[in-house]
Amino acid sequence: MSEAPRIGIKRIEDSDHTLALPSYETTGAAGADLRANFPDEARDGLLLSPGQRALVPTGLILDIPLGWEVQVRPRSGLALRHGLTLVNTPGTIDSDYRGPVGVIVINLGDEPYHLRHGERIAQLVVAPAVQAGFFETAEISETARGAGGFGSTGIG
Ligand SMILES: O=c1ccn([C@H]2C[C@H](O)[C@@H](COP(=O)(O)OP(=O)(O)OP(=O)(O)O)O2)c(=O)[nH]1
Repeated sequence: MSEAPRIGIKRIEDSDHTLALPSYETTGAAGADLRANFPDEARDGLLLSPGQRALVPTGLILDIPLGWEVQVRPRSGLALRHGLTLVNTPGTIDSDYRGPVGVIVINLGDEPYHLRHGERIAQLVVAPAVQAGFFETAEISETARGAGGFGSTGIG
């Protein structure tokens, strides 16, 4: 296993600098919880109607080393209790991205959801990322599966 990378975090100016940075809640957690961090004028948070989506600011810029990516994933408790999930799960934070991380949430529940400033809305999972060499070819290698897919082995 490669050594755990170190990821620098810069807070953007109009964010709440008192909120905790992403952190692992337990020793074996794969995801570090990420908080909604609204700018000064929006600290009331956001009321998300059923079916509504929004870009939630985190106030954080990540400095991810080359060879790694950060995935933004939903939290299962919010998903189960309120139907709150991420439209693009898992979101991808590229190692060369230097803008603030945003979380694209959607309310799939049937009640409005009040997303609060400081709430843990998503989790970050850090993973190795390689860039493959893509090349055009006329010869594709043979396998037992062949072109079977989309349920070709049965769906039960
Ligand atoms: O949930 C997300 C997904 C992406 N990003 C940021 C970081 C990422 O590096 C950048 C671009 O994301 P992506 O490559 O998924 O988006 P795109 O639609 O392909 O945009 P681009 O053309 O800028 O790559 O947007 C987030 O802050 N949150």
